[in-house]
Amino acid sequence: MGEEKKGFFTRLKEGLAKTRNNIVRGIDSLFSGFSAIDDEFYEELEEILIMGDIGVNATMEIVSRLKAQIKERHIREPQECKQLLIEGIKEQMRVGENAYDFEKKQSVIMVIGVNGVGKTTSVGKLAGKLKDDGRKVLIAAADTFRAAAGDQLAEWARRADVPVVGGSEGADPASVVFDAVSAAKARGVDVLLIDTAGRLHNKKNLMEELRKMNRIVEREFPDAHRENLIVLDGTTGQNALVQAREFGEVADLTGIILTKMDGTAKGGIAVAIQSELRVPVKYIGVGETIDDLQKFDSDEFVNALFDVRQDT
Ligand SMILES: Nc1nc2c(ncn2[C@@H]2O[C@H](COP(=O)(O)OP(=O)(O)OP(=O)(O)O)[C@@H](O)[C@H]2O)c(=O)[nH]1
Repeated sequence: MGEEKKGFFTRLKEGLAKTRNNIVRGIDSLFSGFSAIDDEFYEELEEILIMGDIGVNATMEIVSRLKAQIKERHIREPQECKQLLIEGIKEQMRVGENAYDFEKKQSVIMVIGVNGVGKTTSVGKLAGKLKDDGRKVLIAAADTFRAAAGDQLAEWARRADVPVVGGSEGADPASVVFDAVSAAKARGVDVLLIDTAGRLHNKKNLMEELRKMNRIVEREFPDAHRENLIVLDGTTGQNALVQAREFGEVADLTGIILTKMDGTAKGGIAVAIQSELRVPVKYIGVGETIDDLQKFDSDEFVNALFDVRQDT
Protein backbone atom coordinates (compact mmCIF):
# COMPACT_ATOMS: atom_id res chain seq x y z
CA MET A 1 0.00 0.00 0.00
CA GLY A 2 1.42 3.41 -0.98
CA GLU A 3 1.82 6.31 1.42
CA GLU A 4 -1.10 8.20 -0.09
CA LYS A 5 -3.39 5.21 0.21
CA LYS A 6 -2.36 4.61 3.80
CA GLY A 7 -3.05 8.25 4.57
CA PHE A 8 -6.47 7.99 3.02
CA PHE A 9 -7.34 4.84 4.95
CA THR A 10 -6.53 6.68 8.16
CA ARG A 11 -8.55 9.73 7.13
CA LEU A 12 -11.45 7.60 6.02
CA LYS A 13 -11.35 5.76 9.32
CA GLU A 14 -11.33 9.05 11.20
CA GLY A 15 -14.23 10.34 9.13
CA LEU A 16 -16.18 7.20 9.76
CA ALA A 17 -15.56 7.16 13.49
CA LYS A 18 -19.14 7.99 14.38
CA THR A 19 -20.56 5.44 11.98
CA ARG A 20 -18.17 2.84 13.33
CA ASN A 21 -19.25 3.59 16.87
CA ASN A 22 -22.83 3.30 15.81
CA ILE A 23 -22.78 0.15 13.69
CA VAL A 24 -19.65 -1.78 14.52
CA ARG A 25 -19.76 -1.36 18.29
CA GLY A 26 -23.33 -2.64 18.17
CA ILE A 27 -22.32 -5.60 16.06
CA ASP A 28 -19.34 -6.42 18.27
CA SER A 29 -21.43 -6.39 21.40
CA LEU A 30 -24.05 -8.49 19.61
CA PHE A 31 -21.45 -11.07 18.63
CA SER A 32 -19.95 -11.22 22.09
CA GLY A 33 -23.24 -10.94 23.95
CA PHE A 34 -25.08 -13.80 22.28
CA SER A 35 -24.08 -17.36 22.96
CA ALA A 36 -26.29 -18.84 20.26
CA ILE A 37 -27.40 -17.80 16.80
CA ASP A 38 -31.17 -17.61 17.12
CA ASP A 39 -34.04 -15.49 15.85
CA GLU A 40 -33.39 -12.86 18.46
CA PHE A 41 -29.76 -12.61 17.31
CA TYR A 42 -30.84 -12.01 13.70
CA GLU A 43 -33.47 -9.49 14.77
CA GLU A 44 -30.94 -7.50 16.71
CA LEU A 45 -28.47 -7.61 13.83
CA GLU A 46 -31.16 -6.30 11.47
CA GLU A 47 -31.95 -3.50 13.86
CA ILE A 48 -28.31 -2.41 14.12
CA LEU A 49 -27.87 -2.36 10.34
CA ILE A 50 -31.11 -0.46 9.75
CA MET A 51 -30.26 2.07 12.47
CA GLY A 52 -26.91 2.64 10.73
CA ASP A 53 -28.86 3.60 7.59
CA ILE A 54 -27.90 0.57 5.55
CA GLY A 55 -31.57 0.51 4.50
CA VAL A 56 -34.29 -2.07 4.95
CA ASN A 57 -33.85 -3.83 1.60
CA ALA A 58 -30.08 -4.09 1.75
CA THR A 59 -30.27 -5.23 5.39
CA MET A 60 -32.75 -7.98 4.58
CA GLU A 61 -30.56 -9.24 1.74
CA ILE A 62 -27.38 -9.12 3.82
CA VAL A 63 -29.00 -10.96 6.72
CA SER A 64 -30.68 -13.61 4.59
CA ARG A 65 -27.39 -14.32 2.81
CA LEU A 66 -25.67 -14.59 6.20
CA LYS A 67 -28.36 -16.97 7.45
CA ALA A 68 -27.91 -19.24 4.43
CA GLN A 69 -24.12 -19.33 4.88
CA ILE A 70 -24.38 -20.02 8.59
CA LYS A 71 -26.72 -22.92 7.89
CA GLU A 72 -24.60 -24.30 5.07
CA ARG A 73 -21.38 -24.15 7.08
CA HIS A 74 -22.99 -25.32 10.33
CA ILE A 75 -21.71 -22.29 12.22
CA ARG A 76 -22.87 -22.12 15.83
CA GLU A 77 -20.70 -19.42 17.39
CA PRO A 78 -21.81 -15.81 16.87
CA GLN A 79 -18.12 -14.78 16.95
CA GLU A 80 -17.49 -16.75 13.76
CA CYS A 81 -20.03 -14.70 11.82
CA LYS A 82 -18.22 -11.39 11.79
CA GLN A 83 -15.99 -12.08 8.80
CA LEU A 84 -18.94 -13.54 6.90
CA LEU A 85 -20.94 -10.42 7.64
CA ILE A 86 -18.12 -8.14 6.45
CA GLU A 87 -17.84 -10.13 3.21
CA GLY A 88 -21.63 -10.05 2.85
CA ILE A 89 -21.74 -6.25 3.09
CA LYS A 90 -19.00 -5.99 0.46
CA GLU A 91 -20.95 -8.36 -1.77
CA GLN A 92 -24.09 -6.27 -1.33
CA MET A 93 -22.23 -3.19 -2.56
CA ARG A 94 -20.85 -4.71 -5.77
CA VAL A 95 -21.85 -2.69 -8.81
CA GLY A 96 -19.10 -3.66 -11.21
CA GLU A 97 -15.84 -1.88 -11.76
CA ASN A 98 -15.73 1.78 -10.80
CA ALA A 99 -14.59 3.57 -13.96
CA TYR A 100 -12.90 6.96 -14.03
CA ASP A 101 -12.77 7.33 -17.83
CA PHE A 102 -13.07 11.10 -17.59
CA GLU A 103 -9.55 11.20 -16.22
CA LYS A 104 -8.24 10.15 -19.61
CA LYS A 105 -10.84 11.26 -22.15
CA GLN A 106 -12.10 14.63 -23.25
CA SER A 107 -15.10 14.89 -20.96
CA VAL A 108 -18.05 16.90 -19.82
CA ILE A 109 -19.06 16.28 -16.22
CA MET A 110 -22.38 17.68 -15.06
CA VAL A 111 -22.67 17.88 -11.29
CA ILE A 112 -26.28 17.78 -10.09
CA GLY A 113 -28.23 17.49 -6.84
CA VAL A 114 -30.49 19.48 -4.51
CA ASN A 115 -29.24 22.64 -2.81
CA GLY A 116 -26.82 22.47 0.06
CA VAL A 117 -25.58 18.92 -0.55
CA GLY A 118 -22.10 20.12 -1.50
CA LYS A 119 -22.16 20.47 -5.30
CA THR A 120 -20.07 23.64 -5.54
CA THR A 121 -17.59 22.37 -2.99
CA SER A 122 -17.27 19.05 -4.84
CA VAL A 123 -16.81 20.75 -8.21
CA GLY A 124 -14.01 22.83 -6.65
CA LYS A 125 -12.33 19.81 -5.11
CA LEU A 126 -12.64 17.78 -8.30
CA ALA A 127 -11.26 20.64 -10.40
CA GLY A 128 -8.23 20.81 -8.09
CA LYS A 129 -7.63 17.09 -8.37
CA LEU A 130 -7.89 16.95 -12.14
CA LYS A 131 -5.69 20.00 -12.49
CA ASP A 132 -3.07 18.40 -10.23
CA ASP A 133 -3.16 15.37 -12.48
CA GLY A 134 -2.16 17.60 -15.38
CA ARG A 135 -5.59 17.91 -17.01
CA LYS A 136 -6.77 21.13 -18.60
CA VAL A 137 -9.96 21.97 -16.71
CA LEU A 138 -12.74 24.53 -17.24
CA ILE A 139 -15.63 25.16 -14.87
CA ALA A 140 -19.08 26.29 -16.02
CA ALA A 141 -20.95 28.16 -13.31
CA ALA A 142 -24.49 27.25 -14.32
CA ASP A 143 -25.96 27.80 -10.87
CA THR A 144 -27.14 31.29 -11.65
CA PHE A 145 -30.14 31.10 -9.32
CA ARG A 146 -28.48 31.48 -5.95
CA ALA A 147 -26.84 34.88 -5.60
CA ALA A 148 -23.67 33.76 -3.83
CA ALA A 149 -23.16 30.57 -5.85
CA GLY A 150 -21.06 32.23 -8.55
CA ASP A 151 -18.75 33.89 -6.02
CA GLN A 152 -18.36 30.71 -4.02
CA LEU A 153 -17.45 28.77 -7.15
CA ALA A 154 -15.05 31.51 -8.29
CA GLU A 155 -13.28 31.20 -4.93
CA TRP A 156 -12.91 27.43 -5.36
CA ALA A 157 -11.70 27.91 -8.94
CA ARG A 158 -9.08 30.37 -7.71
CA ARG A 159 -7.87 27.84 -5.15
CA ALA A 160 -7.76 25.12 -7.81
CA ASP A 161 -6.20 27.54 -10.32
CA VAL A 162 -8.80 26.72 -12.96
CA PRO A 163 -10.78 29.19 -15.15
CA VAL A 164 -14.56 29.69 -14.87
CA VAL A 165 -17.20 30.80 -17.34
CA GLY A 166 -20.65 32.09 -16.40
CA GLY A 167 -21.80 32.70 -12.88
CA SER A 168 -23.65 35.99 -13.18
CA GLU A 169 -26.82 35.90 -11.15
CA GLY A 170 -29.97 35.54 -13.22
CA ALA A 171 -28.20 34.44 -16.42
CA ASP A 172 -29.79 31.63 -18.40
CA PRO A 173 -28.07 28.38 -17.26
CA ALA A 174 -28.48 26.79 -20.69
CA SER A 175 -26.66 29.67 -22.35
CA VAL A 176 -23.87 29.41 -19.75
CA VAL A 177 -23.51 25.76 -20.77
CA PHE A 178 -23.54 26.68 -24.46
CA ASP A 179 -20.78 29.25 -23.94
CA ALA A 180 -18.77 26.89 -21.76
CA VAL A 181 -18.91 24.11 -24.34
CA SER A 182 -17.78 26.52 -27.08
CA ALA A 183 -14.93 27.74 -24.88
CA ALA A 184 -13.94 24.17 -23.96
CA LYS A 185 -13.73 23.20 -27.61
CA ALA A 186 -11.90 26.37 -28.65
CA ARG A 187 -9.35 26.11 -25.82
CA GLY A 188 -8.78 22.37 -26.12
CA VAL A 189 -10.01 21.71 -22.58
CA ASP A 190 -9.78 18.10 -21.31
CA VAL A 191 -12.50 18.25 -18.67
CA LEU A 192 -15.44 20.64 -18.52
CA LEU A 193 -17.09 20.61 -15.09
CA ILE A 194 -20.61 22.04 -14.91
CA ASP A 195 -21.92 23.21 -11.55
CA THR A 196 -25.73 23.33 -11.66
CA ALA A 197 -28.43 24.88 -9.48
CA GLY A 198 -29.97 22.80 -6.73
CA ARG A 199 -33.07 24.89 -6.58
CA LEU A 200 -35.16 26.90 -9.01
CA HIS A 201 -38.61 28.39 -8.63
CA ASN A 202 -40.00 24.88 -8.55
CA LYS A 203 -38.89 21.31 -9.07
CA LYS A 204 -40.41 21.05 -12.52
CA ASN A 205 -38.31 24.02 -13.69
CA LEU A 206 -35.20 22.50 -12.18
CA MET A 207 -35.66 19.20 -13.99
CA GLU A 208 -36.56 20.95 -17.26
CA GLU A 209 -33.43 23.07 -17.01
CA LEU A 210 -31.30 19.96 -16.52
CA ARG A 211 -32.81 18.34 -19.59
CA LYS A 212 -32.08 21.46 -21.58
CA MET A 213 -28.43 21.60 -20.46
CA ASN A 214 -28.05 17.93 -21.28
CA ARG A 215 -29.43 18.43 -24.78
CA ILE A 216 -27.03 21.31 -25.41
CA VAL A 217 -24.00 19.25 -24.42
CA GLU A 218 -25.20 16.33 -26.55
CA ARG A 219 -25.80 18.54 -29.57
CA GLU A 220 -22.74 20.78 -29.29
CA PHE A 221 -20.17 18.31 -28.02
CA PRO A 222 -21.28 14.86 -29.22
CA ASP A 223 -17.77 13.38 -29.09
CA ALA A 224 -17.13 14.24 -25.46
CA HIS A 225 -17.25 11.51 -22.84
CA ARG A 226 -20.22 12.28 -20.57
CA GLU A 227 -20.67 11.92 -16.85
CA ASN A 228 -23.63 12.98 -14.75
CA LEU A 229 -22.55 12.89 -11.15
CA ILE A 230 -25.21 13.33 -8.50
CA VAL A 231 -24.10 14.80 -5.20
CA LEU A 232 -25.82 13.31 -2.16
CA ASP A 233 -25.39 14.46 1.42
CA GLY A 234 -24.48 11.46 3.56
CA THR A 235 -26.16 12.96 6.60
CA THR A 236 -29.63 13.07 5.03
CA GLY A 237 -30.05 9.34 5.29
CA GLN A 238 -32.64 7.54 3.21
CA ASN A 239 -33.86 10.80 1.68
CA ALA A 240 -30.72 10.72 -0.45
CA LEU A 241 -32.17 7.68 -2.26
CA VAL A 242 -35.35 9.60 -3.09
CA GLN A 243 -33.30 12.49 -4.52
CA ALA A 244 -31.21 10.17 -6.66
CA ARG A 245 -34.32 8.51 -8.07
CA GLU A 246 -35.87 11.87 -8.96
CA PHE A 247 -32.76 13.14 -10.71
CA GLY A 248 -32.34 9.74 -12.34
CA GLU A 249 -35.57 10.38 -14.23
CA VAL A 250 -34.08 13.31 -16.13
CA ALA A 251 -30.40 12.43 -16.29
CA ASP A 252 -28.55 9.21 -16.86
CA LEU A 253 -26.62 9.01 -13.57
CA THR A 254 -23.11 7.67 -14.06
CA GLY A 255 -21.87 8.13 -10.53
CA ILE A 256 -22.43 9.52 -7.07
CA ILE A 257 -20.44 11.94 -4.96
CA LEU A 258 -21.33 11.21 -1.37
CA THR A 259 -20.49 14.19 0.82
CA LYS A 260 -20.26 14.96 4.54
CA MET A 261 -19.27 11.44 5.44
CA ASP A 262 -17.12 12.94 8.16
CA GLY A 263 -19.08 13.52 11.29
CA THR A 264 -22.08 11.36 10.41
CA ALA A 265 -23.10 8.31 12.39
CA LYS A 266 -25.10 7.17 9.38
CA GLY A 267 -22.31 6.32 6.95
CA GLY A 268 -24.11 3.04 6.26
CA ILE A 269 -26.03 5.05 3.66
CA ALA A 270 -23.18 4.25 1.24
CA VAL A 271 -24.23 0.59 1.39
CA ALA A 272 -27.91 1.41 0.79
CA ILE A 273 -27.08 3.76 -2.07
CA GLN A 274 -24.88 1.40 -4.06
CA SER A 275 -27.01 -1.59 -3.42
CA GLU A 276 -30.38 0.03 -4.19
CA LEU A 277 -29.46 2.42 -6.99
CA ARG A 278 -26.85 0.19 -8.65
CA VAL A 279 -24.90 3.37 -9.42
CA PRO A 280 -21.31 3.54 -8.14
CA VAL A 281 -20.23 6.03 -5.53
CA LYS A 282 -17.22 7.55 -7.33
CA TYR A 283 -16.11 10.01 -4.69
CA ILE A 284 -16.65 10.48 -1.00
CA GLY A 285 -16.35 13.82 0.78
CA VAL A 286 -14.82 13.62 4.23
CA GLY A 287 -14.29 17.30 5.04
CA GLU A 288 -14.34 20.83 3.74
CA THR A 289 -10.83 21.28 2.33
CA ILE A 290 -9.66 20.66 -1.22
CA ASP A 291 -8.04 17.34 -0.24
CA ASP A 292 -11.16 16.00 1.40
CA LEU A 293 -12.63 14.43 -1.72
CA GLN A 294 -11.40 10.93 -2.35
CA LYS A 295 -12.09 8.15 -4.79
CA PHE A 296 -14.39 5.59 -3.33
CA ASP A 297 -13.69 1.90 -3.15
CA SER A 298 -16.42 -0.08 -1.45
CA ASP A 299 -14.15 -2.85 -0.16
CA GLU A 300 -11.86 -0.24 1.36
CA PHE A 301 -14.89 1.53 2.82
CA VAL A 302 -16.17 -1.61 4.54
CA ASN A 303 -12.65 -2.39 5.80
CA ALA A 304 -12.36 1.12 7.22
CA LEU A 305 -15.76 0.80 8.81
CA PHE A 306 -14.83 -2.45 10.53
CA ASP A 307 -11.20 -1.40 10.99
CA VAL A 308 -10.00 -4.38 8.99
CA ARG A 309 -6.45 -3.75 7.82
CA GLN A 310 -5.72 -5.37 4.46
CA ASP A 311 -2.22 -4.74 3.26
CA THR A 312 -1.82 -5.33 -0.42
N1 LIG B 1 -18.09 18.41 6.60
C1 LIG B 1 -18.26 18.47 5.27
N2 LIG B 1 -18.85 19.55 4.74
C2 LIG B 1 -19.01 19.60 3.40
C3 LIG B 1 -18.58 18.55 2.54
N3 LIG B 1 -18.91 18.89 1.28
C4 LIG B 1 -19.50 20.11 1.34
N4 LIG B 1 -19.58 20.54 2.62
C5 LIG B 1 -20.17 21.79 3.14
O1 LIG B 1 -21.56 21.83 2.83
C6 LIG B 1 -22.00 23.17 2.65
C7 LIG B 1 -22.80 23.28 1.35
O2 LIG B 1 -21.93 23.05 0.28
P1 LIG B 1 -22.13 23.70 -1.17
O3 LIG B 1 -21.02 23.21 -2.00
O4 LIG B 1 -22.36 25.16 -1.07
O5 LIG B 1 -23.50 23.02 -1.61
P2 LIG B 1 -24.30 23.17 -2.97
O6 LIG B 1 -24.89 21.86 -3.23
O7 LIG B 1 -23.44 23.74 -4.03
O8 LIG B 1 -25.42 24.20 -2.58
P3 LIG B 1 -26.29 25.16 -3.55
O9 LIG B 1 -25.30 26.03 -4.27
O10 LIG B 1 -27.16 25.91 -2.59
O11 LIG B 1 -27.07 24.30 -4.47
C8 LIG B 1 -20.76 24.03 2.69
O12 LIG B 1 -20.66 24.62 3.95
C9 LIG B 1 -19.61 23.03 2.48
O13 LIG B 1 -18.41 23.45 3.09
C10 LIG B 1 -17.95 17.39 3.16
O14 LIG B 1 -17.56 16.40 2.51
N5 LIG B 1 -17.83 17.42 4.52
